[in-house]
Amino acid sequence: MKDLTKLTDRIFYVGVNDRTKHLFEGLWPLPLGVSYNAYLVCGERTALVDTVDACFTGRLLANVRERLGDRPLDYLVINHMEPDHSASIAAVRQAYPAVRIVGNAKTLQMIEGYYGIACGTVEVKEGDVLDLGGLTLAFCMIPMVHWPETMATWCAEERTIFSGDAFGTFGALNGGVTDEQLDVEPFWEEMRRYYACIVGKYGQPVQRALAKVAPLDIAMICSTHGPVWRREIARVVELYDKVSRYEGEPGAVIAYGSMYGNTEQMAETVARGLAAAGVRPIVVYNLSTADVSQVLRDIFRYDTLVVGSPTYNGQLYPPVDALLRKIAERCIPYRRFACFGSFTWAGAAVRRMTEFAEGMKWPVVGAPVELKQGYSTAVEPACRMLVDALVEDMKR
Ligand SMILES: Cc1cc2nc3c(=O)[nH]c(=O)nc-3n(C[C@H](O)[C@H](O)[C@H](O)COP(=O)(O)O)c2cc1C
Repeated sequence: MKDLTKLTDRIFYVGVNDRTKHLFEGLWPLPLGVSYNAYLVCGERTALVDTVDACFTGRLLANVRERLGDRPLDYLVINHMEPDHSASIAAVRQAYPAVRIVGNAKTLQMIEGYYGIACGTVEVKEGDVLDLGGLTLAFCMIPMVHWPETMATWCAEERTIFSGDAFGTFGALNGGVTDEQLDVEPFWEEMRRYYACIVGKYGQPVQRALAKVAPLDIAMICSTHGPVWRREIARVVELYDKVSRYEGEPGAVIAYGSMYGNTEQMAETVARGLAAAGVRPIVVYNLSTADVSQVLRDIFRYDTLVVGSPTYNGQLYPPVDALLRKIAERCIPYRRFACFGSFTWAGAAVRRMTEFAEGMKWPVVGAPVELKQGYSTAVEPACRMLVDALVEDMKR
């Protein structure tokens, strides 16, 4: 049988799939699972690059043992300290007491703080090279992608970058490991969703990291989540470049909240108007039922966002409020933005959405539509004017 975990003669996949966890970080659904990737690099000396989530420590150690046999593990390189990658550090040290743990100063401080390990470590800085004998590992700091200690590790001889969470995606690895061995189609949407939810706040650090790795002649990207990329490197880098520039492509997201259907009816009217004007694609989300990770994914993807909310206890309807907070946290520099809202006795939703846009420094397109009490055709001219203003702005 072909050995799919042998990536090259000297680099081996020893990661695991997680199809058990429902929510990544306790927040983001995992309908296709997720993989925690770790890699063995074998020169005259051996190095394990990153570890896996605590639930899969045993599997990781078995994978490493199977591959190394009686050989010692000389180094454990830690690119990223988030526990889905670092939680097995202590177990690796227990299994291989002589292993030296390699990380930058921030990483080593975190290893001590999380796992109480302070000895047998090697501190590395930008550009330092670890000689494995016939193979080298060079370290490149990529802070805030997406923790401050994050670094990438470059193996020049194999033209391979171990990129941490950069270029990562949700989705377990179904049989294959590399993009040549897998159906990669489901991963593109999952990569956008992963980026929007996990890394989305850190567009500038991702841009700086991309600039750093640009001169490298990369033959293989070994990220900590998702396929090992070989054939699709250009597409992966292009996608990460695009999303980290917050560049929206033509298309509209309409995200609304509604308890009794009146705000929802306005959302339908606005969506119908945009569709009649030829806007494509249009994605409409009821925020009470939508998976917010998909909403964020599409807000990162498309250039237009229209939000609708009832007034609720003098505030925004809570799911709308929650979405707007998530958008604000991610510092998205620009989206074409319009809004509509409803109330019964004292409206606040439209005012709050307008304040949100001001806070984001997004100009509000058109006059926000504010519905008092029940939906009727009387509100439709205002909705049409909102649509006209959006369509006019799209033409610019
Ligand atoms: C718990 C609750 C709190 C509300 N608070 C306000 C309010 O502070 N001011 C107001 O004018 N209307 C308030 N309303 C009325 C809603 O804004 C109104 O029912 C809603 O805008 C109708 O839109 P919908 O049919 O899309 O749910 C409240 C309704 C509920 C159920």
